[in-house]
Amino acid sequence: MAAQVPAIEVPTDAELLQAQADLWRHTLYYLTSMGLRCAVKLGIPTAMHNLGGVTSLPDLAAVLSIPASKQPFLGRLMRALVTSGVFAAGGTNNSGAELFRLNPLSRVLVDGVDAEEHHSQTSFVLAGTSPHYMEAALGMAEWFKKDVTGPVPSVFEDVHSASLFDESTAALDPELDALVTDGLEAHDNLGIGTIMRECHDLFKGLESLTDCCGGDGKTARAITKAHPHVKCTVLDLPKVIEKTPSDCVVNYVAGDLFHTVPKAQAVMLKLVLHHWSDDDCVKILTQCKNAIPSREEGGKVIVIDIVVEPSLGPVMFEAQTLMDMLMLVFTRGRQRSENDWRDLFMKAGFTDYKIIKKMGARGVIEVYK
Ligand SMILES: C[S@+](CC[C@H](N)C(=O)[O-])C[C@H]1O[C@@H](n2cnc3c(N)ncnc32)[C@H](O)[C@@H]1O
Repeated sequence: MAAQVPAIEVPTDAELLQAQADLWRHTLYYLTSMGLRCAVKLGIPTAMHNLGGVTSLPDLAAVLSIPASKQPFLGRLMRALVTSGVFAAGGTNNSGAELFRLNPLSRVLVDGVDAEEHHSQTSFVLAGTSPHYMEAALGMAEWFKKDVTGPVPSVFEDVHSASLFDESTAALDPELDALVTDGLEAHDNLGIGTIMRECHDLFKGLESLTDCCGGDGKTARAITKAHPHVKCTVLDLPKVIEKTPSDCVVNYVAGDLFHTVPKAQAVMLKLVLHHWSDDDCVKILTQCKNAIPSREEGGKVIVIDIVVEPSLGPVMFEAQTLMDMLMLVFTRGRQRSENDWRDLFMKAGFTDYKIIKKMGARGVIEVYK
């Protein structure tokens, strides 16, 4: 006998209209991403900054050299980007023309400003909305249907036969590779000031620290500047360390964190583990554990990464789950909840951990052996 198909619940008229509007939103959200990409490509945030951070549409169109035939369309793009929170509405000027303002989000998309705490995030936007990223995301359904034995490749690897962050990305598309590298660096630098201000105690009394995957040493130099007593070592791959000019402040070590981590009182993994699978994280954490002394001697591993948590509210939680989807499609890693972190720490042989600070979507965790 054929299984009975359950009857479908018929929504009310109000529910149906809401469902349709919601469906428009969810189906068309990619146009928000593409509108953001378009704004970055046109240089809208930088032009607004040069205009004093607030502008009317005609002034904006003039500095961007947008032809008169396209100006009304620019207004529609700006309205959509104000609605999605990329820019802010700025009231009207004396002639009654609508004004648009930079807000904290669009300010981090201003290029060409040399200020200590300003790290333009345009490469993150351009990489994240690039054709290769879009193509990979379009391959998700096919990827789900394929069974595999052994480590599961990312959707990006499956679609492009290349892994992000290694030489194969450069072979696939050198421009994308440069954007991804720039995007990572900008991403890395964005939060350093906040960490220094909010987590002063993290480095207090520390004698030495190894920053794993510390790139060109910006984070390590910021730590040494604020805490001159901390002797900082940066570990990164030989291809990165070879290009890093040496300084007298930080010690640079070329190596692979899966094989050895330079010994120090504390080892830091800032925005590292979310790129790796659970099995790889256990290997990395085991190396870190071998590099530090006991808790009584001040030994700790400092993990700075997203801690997925619905209680942060729907907007922050959505940002966290989208960052998890980013990892699903583009890397073999994932974003983790506190329970996931605890499991990893225990599997790597640590005895205890403490989330010492929550900063936006991220947490700062101390892990002890
Ligand atoms: C996403 S991590 C950067 C994390 C950085 N600490 C931050 O705060 O954004 C990227 C860095 O990890 C380095 N890296 C990747 N695999 C590595 C490995 N096996 N050993 C050491 N460094 C590695 C890369 O060379 C790159 O500089």
